Amino acid sequence: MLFHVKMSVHLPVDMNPERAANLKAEEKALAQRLQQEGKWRHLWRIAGLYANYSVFDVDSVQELHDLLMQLPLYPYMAIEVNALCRHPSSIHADDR
Ligand SMILES: O=C(O)C[C@H]1C=CC(=O)O1
Repeated sequence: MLFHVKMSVHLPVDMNPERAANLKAEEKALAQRLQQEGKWRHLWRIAGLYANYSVFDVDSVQELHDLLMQLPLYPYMAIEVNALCRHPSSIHADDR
């Protein structure tokens, strides 16, 4: 199951810089592991924003929910989710 996810990050302006750096490093490590595992299929920066558009490939809505909630930056994110399904004109066999 594919899901398009928008994540907008809003760190408190007074957050300790070391804490912020640690959270970002933990987030990066998990994001890269999930990409290697094929769960986090696309990750794009939205130009000009501390936000991304992502595509997740998961087995269930519950898996997506659990995965998003374990992101280290989750407490500081606004998240929007849209379910995707195959477009009849798509030429990509792996769109499912
Ligand atoms: O930078 C972001 O968009 C937030 C988050 C998503 C992946 C990652 O490494 O950080």
